[in-house]
Amino acid sequence: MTPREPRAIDVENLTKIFDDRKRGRVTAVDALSFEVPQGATVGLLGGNGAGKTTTLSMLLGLLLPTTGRVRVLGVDMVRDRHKALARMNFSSPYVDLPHRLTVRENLTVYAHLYGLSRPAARIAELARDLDVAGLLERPAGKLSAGQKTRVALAKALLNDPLVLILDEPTASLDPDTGDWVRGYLEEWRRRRGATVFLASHNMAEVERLCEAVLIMRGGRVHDRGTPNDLVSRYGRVSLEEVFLDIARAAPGPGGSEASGGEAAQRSPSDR
Ligand SMILES: Nc1ncnc2c1ncn2[C@@H]1O[C@H](COP(=O)(O)OP(=O)(O)OP(=O)(O)O)[C@@H](O)[C@H]1O
Repeated sequence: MTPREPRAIDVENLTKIFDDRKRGRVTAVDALSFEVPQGATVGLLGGNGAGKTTTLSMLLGLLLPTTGRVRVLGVDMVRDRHKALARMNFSSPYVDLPHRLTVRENLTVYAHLYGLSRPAARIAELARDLDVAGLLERPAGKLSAGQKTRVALAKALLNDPLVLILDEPTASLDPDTGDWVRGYLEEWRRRRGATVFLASHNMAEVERLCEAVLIMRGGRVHDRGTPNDLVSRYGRVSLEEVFLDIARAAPGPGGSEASGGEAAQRSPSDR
């Protein structure tokens, strides 16, 4: 990662504090900094509550940061997100499409929102590619979890985004379909030259797809590197074991990551 490479995503000192009625101030994301070069696939790992979804929401401009800066394709997502949104997309199994609309109606609405010139042709192409052609006339609310995941991916690829943000892209898919979808995403990204930023709990998926990984804990980047680099630094055989080491390590004093976060600060060029 050289400083001269154009950055698809550039996050600097990003912090999000929620005012929670029961818990008081909750620092979900704490002075997070990272960048993703154009054309890279980078994974965001972390246990439950580590701050992944909050980070993705700020990347998409859906949540305002408390402090810090987030740029996607050079656009400040707080001030000008409309300038980047047409060139981005997002898929998450946790965000439902309107239930009563059929899959075709849903995809058509989004195709118009993205201003596609030939929506029907693009929908037919993606329906074929993602094997959802047989689902097009079904209400979105009546799909199985795995079918919803594939439809959500079709929605996310409608505008052939330059930056694709994925939350658990293969959740609910059986191993065979999951493997096929990962292959499809790899091929699509290569062809498009797109940047993919994905949060996942599936370590094998991250090892296969991602050239770099950020591991979050307590709202901070606890460590980062290539999957191979992390595996060898921790003296492990898989990313899953690295993840378990980090998840099970005691937090710093006061329960914060202050003393333990950024284990990878040894390499400033890695930022
Ligand atoms: N709207 C909110 N109000 C208050 N606290 C919140 C809110 N959203 C998230 N949090 C808190 O912020 C922290 C980070 O949550 P976040 O959803 O970003 O984690 P995550 O890494 O995506 O977790 P998971 O893997 O379980 O989805 C958690 O402590 C969570 O309870």
